[in-house]
Amino acid sequence: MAFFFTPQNTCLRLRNHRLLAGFHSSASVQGSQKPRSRLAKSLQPETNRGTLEVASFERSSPPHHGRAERKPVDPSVVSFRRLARRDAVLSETGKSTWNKESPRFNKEKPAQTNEVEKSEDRPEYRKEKNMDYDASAESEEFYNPPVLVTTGGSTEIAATLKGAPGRFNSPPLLPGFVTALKEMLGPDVRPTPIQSLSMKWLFDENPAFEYNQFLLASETGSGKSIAYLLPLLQNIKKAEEAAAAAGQAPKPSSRPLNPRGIILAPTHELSRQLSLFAKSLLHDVKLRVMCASRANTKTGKSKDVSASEMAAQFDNLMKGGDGEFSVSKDPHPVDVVVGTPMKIMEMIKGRGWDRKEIQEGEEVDPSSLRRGRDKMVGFGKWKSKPELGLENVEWVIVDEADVLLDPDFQEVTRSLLADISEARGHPVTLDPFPTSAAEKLPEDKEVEYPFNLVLTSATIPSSLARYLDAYHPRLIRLASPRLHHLPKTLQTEYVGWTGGNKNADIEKRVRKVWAEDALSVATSETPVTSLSKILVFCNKSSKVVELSAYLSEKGIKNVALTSAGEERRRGSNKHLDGFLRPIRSSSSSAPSRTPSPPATPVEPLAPGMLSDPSKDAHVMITTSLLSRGLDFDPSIKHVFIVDEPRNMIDFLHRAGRSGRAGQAGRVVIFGKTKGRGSDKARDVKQRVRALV
Ligand SMILES: Nc1ncnc2c1ncn2[C@@H]1O[C@H](COP(=O)(O)OP(=O)(O)OP(=O)(O)O)[C@@H](O)[C@H]1O
Repeated sequence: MAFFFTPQNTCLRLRNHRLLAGFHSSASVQGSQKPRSRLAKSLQPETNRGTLEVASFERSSPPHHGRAERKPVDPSVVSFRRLARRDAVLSETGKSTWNKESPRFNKEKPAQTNEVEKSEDRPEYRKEKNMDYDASAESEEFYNPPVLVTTGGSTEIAATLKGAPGRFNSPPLLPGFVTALKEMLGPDVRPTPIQSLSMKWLFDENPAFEYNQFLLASETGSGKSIAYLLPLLQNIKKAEEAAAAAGQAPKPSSRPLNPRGIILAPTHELSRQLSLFAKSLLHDVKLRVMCASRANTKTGKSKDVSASEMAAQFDNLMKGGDGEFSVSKDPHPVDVVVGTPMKIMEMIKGRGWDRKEIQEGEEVDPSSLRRGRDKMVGFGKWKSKPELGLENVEWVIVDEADVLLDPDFQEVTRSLLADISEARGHPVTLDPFPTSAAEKLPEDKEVEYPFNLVLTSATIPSSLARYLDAYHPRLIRLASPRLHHLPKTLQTEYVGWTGGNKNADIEKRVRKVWAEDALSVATSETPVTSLSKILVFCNKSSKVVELSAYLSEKGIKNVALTSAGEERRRGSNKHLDGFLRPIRSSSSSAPSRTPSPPATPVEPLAPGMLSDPSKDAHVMITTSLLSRGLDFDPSIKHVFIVDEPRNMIDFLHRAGRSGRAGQAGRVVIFGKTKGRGSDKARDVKQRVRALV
């Protein structure tokens, strides 16, 4: 598979696949159709398998005839493959060899300026870096990226997306979803490009629609969750109604829970946020969504629920008691389950399924025990009964597919998919996948699952691209044109270490953010109403703890979150309160988030009335743990990257926690900008520039 991007228009090539849409809005190559232009010929697939659709757009210049003038490569345009290859180099060696090996980049050494620190106050610098820009104007591009349409307007989105819906209308959506979307996102809400594509491809209006495999790929904060939740929930609802009309009963299962949809996510935090988000779409259309981390079981109490209380309630539910759902009569007490693959495996096989049982007195080689999971356990103490039946699963969503199918995690993800296939009567073989890029890809290993599979990701690293080529050659790939770019509304800034205490440099920049906020109250036409929140990403947990202690000592209240953090065990997202975007229920009367001018001007607050960062935490410090998928509150306007990003994939996800859904944001990258060792920071800058 290879992808080529050009500055004015996107063109993609998918070797061995059918290219469905590509280089300009009206041109597409389909199946056995004969290509006319040289470009189309080069895109002609070798076989007619697979489908690719990219949100395409009007061509701004007439097509050329004959030999074209060779244009210099635009460094701001990155292809899937180039990014993936670069990432592979970075992650395999663990350091930035990419730049040093490339004479092209060594030639263009940027002038030695002490970035931002000194020059930020100069008006020419501010203008050149577009530092005083109005983000609200940019947010329109969230719906309507310039590459998609030339003049704006939903009808043109529809035209350029070739038949894809340009509105959330009923039909194709059930009226209940349209109401929920308008309540949640404002009356003028329009689908983002990836949502338009998903509405075109993933709705079961087509009589020939059988089990399909899809990839939804678009930049961070572009609305992929709605892009898969709407078709998932609507198709399940319609299937339920059709089965009821035909008097069909669900497949029998011995387990109490028999969902028809499963959503896999890499962390508990993301699972909880996704399940709450799905529930907020289901006020009118009634379906039951359950988070496998058990954080959403109702207790009727306002206080936090302990894990044991939740477990007791859950057990009650399993026995058909008077929990949230009635198991005994209802064949589908749960329609959709959301969880991490490990947690869902636990529900399928019973708690303790992956623990090796070691008998009293048995001699064990400690090196054979896997990371503390194998314990001396007595049967019945650790093991529990399986709860989840898989016979009725029709849809599986793999969110953040590049993580869940990466060489470290794919064993459990793929065994879960294989278990579902087996339970549905179509077992699939599970071969080990070559992890090294040098190993040959297996041939004829296409997997056909007996359910719809939707993979979503904001990045396609080389390992995922290889995996998809080998096992999912017929995958329908839906991509947005800004994939592998930073969101448009996200600005970048580089800050040089002063050479002294790095923690003090970070503190200084944090205080500067708040000073700018306070200044805006007096000077700006659009003053802030509370101080910005800041998300700081470190590479190591020890650094998180150290920085947190330093800032606390300096009177900056903060939340430090590492993978081993005690707060994570609670079974709720309470520890992220104030940082995650609150999920709006239909009864909420909060104002619309759809970008539109406010009806009445917001009354500016006096500087003293802004929130107090020494009392309420305005800073969250974490590692890449929270960089995936979580929808942070728009009050997080700054993401600080204080350690050199491990690779650009990681960088895109960290930076993408701000500047979401067309909101303004800024990613501040710290590095050594002067003297020995500053080439690393220059490397990073070059690479980040390619993503902007
Ligand atoms: N059509 C829309 N109009 C306005 N806001 C939207 C729209 N679709 C989604 N959003 C909002 O955009 C935000 C980001 O959406 P979402 O979390 O689904 O992004 P994502 O593409 O999954 O990002 P990531 O790759 O980081 O997981 C959410 O708050 C969501 O409510």
